[in-house]
Amino acid sequence: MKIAVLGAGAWGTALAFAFCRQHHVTLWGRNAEQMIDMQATRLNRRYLPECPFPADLHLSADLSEAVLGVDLVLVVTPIAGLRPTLRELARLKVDAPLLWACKGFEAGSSLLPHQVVAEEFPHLKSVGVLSGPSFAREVAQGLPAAVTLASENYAFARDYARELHSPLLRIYANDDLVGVEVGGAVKNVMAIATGVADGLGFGMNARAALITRGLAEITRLAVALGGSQQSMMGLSGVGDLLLTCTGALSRNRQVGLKLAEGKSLDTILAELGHVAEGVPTAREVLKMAERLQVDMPITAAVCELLYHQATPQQVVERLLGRAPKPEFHAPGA
Ligand SMILES: NC(=O)c1ccc[n+]([C@@H]2O[C@H](COP(=O)([O-])OP(=O)(O)OC[C@H]3O[C@@H](n4cnc5c(N)ncnc54)[C@H](O)[C@@H]3O)[C@@H](O)[C@H]2O)c1
Ligand SMILES: O=P(O)(O)OC[C@H](O)CO
Repeated sequence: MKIAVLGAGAWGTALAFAFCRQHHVTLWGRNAEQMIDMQATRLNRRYLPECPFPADLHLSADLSEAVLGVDLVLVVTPIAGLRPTLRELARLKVDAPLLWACKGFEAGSSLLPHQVVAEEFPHLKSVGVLSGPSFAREVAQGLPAAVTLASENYAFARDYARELHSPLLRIYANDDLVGVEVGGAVKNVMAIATGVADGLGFGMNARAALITRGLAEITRLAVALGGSQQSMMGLSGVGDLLLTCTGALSRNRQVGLKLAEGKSLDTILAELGHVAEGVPTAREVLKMAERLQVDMPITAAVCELLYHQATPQQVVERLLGRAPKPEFHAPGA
């Protein structure tokens, strides 16, 4: 297949590496200077400096050139870049099948990525998300990983999962687009919370409790939005939650660790140099939870920390001080 990967950050670069083993791949980035540097050095020095480019990876800073005659477009910008990128694709009259790999809810609209795609490309039916436990650096180093390709059009998910699948990047098909997107978005909020708890030295018991109750929270929201509980047991549910809450490479977890050190959000984001989707998404998730009357105390605590100047200690006291309740639901309820 001829594939255009749009977005030359860590994850776009890693996916381009993975797919160019079997396909003709062009990696497009919006920053022409950076793309010239990448071509000259065959390195993405800003976002993935330790991984040299495979010889057969093509690069472009010209979107119309990158998408010319492609069989698949894969958008790998942060969620904030999804809509602007789709608008450019619409302007160029691109109608190739479309996948995206951004994880989050769109800031302001609180829309999931597939809803943004539906607004910008209402007639395109071959669309879906690629999501799951996958640190860019490991994928770029050729270490094995498994992700989910989810689409409401299951035949599309099945066929493109088969096309893109490889021994090092195993791809599973799923028809639960909502569940897969919610899992991928909200695990980032839970990783911030886990980073805070670990940074405060709360120990491994507390970490396991947070991850488990985080999963309960994600599941409630996913089901309220029409997703399937089964996906929460899958790669984009518990799989990505575990990876992001415990893995040192997680940017969202690093945000939490730095919050526990008492650093301001601005300082943290400047130090990170990468996107941390859990930061803008936490606010949208909380809005959505309030609208749907879904109980999401960990998300609310993360929002207190990020946006209301609460200290980690205050937030933890409030979370631990809540009244006891049934783990699942009261018998007979
Ligand atoms: N890094 C990972 O391990 C990983 C894994 C799975 C999913 N993701 C998801 O992939 C998405 C991208 O993450 P990343 O790690 O590549 O981020 P990053 O911070 O490494 O890089 C972001 C890239 O997006 C580009 N960008 C930002 N806005 C853009 C726009 N409007 N148009 C075009 N390009 C734009 C930036 O120039 C930069 O190249 C996020 O939603 C993230 O959650 C990341
Ligand atoms: O580094 P993070 O926290 O953005 O997580 C990266 C991926 O989403 C992990 O699957």
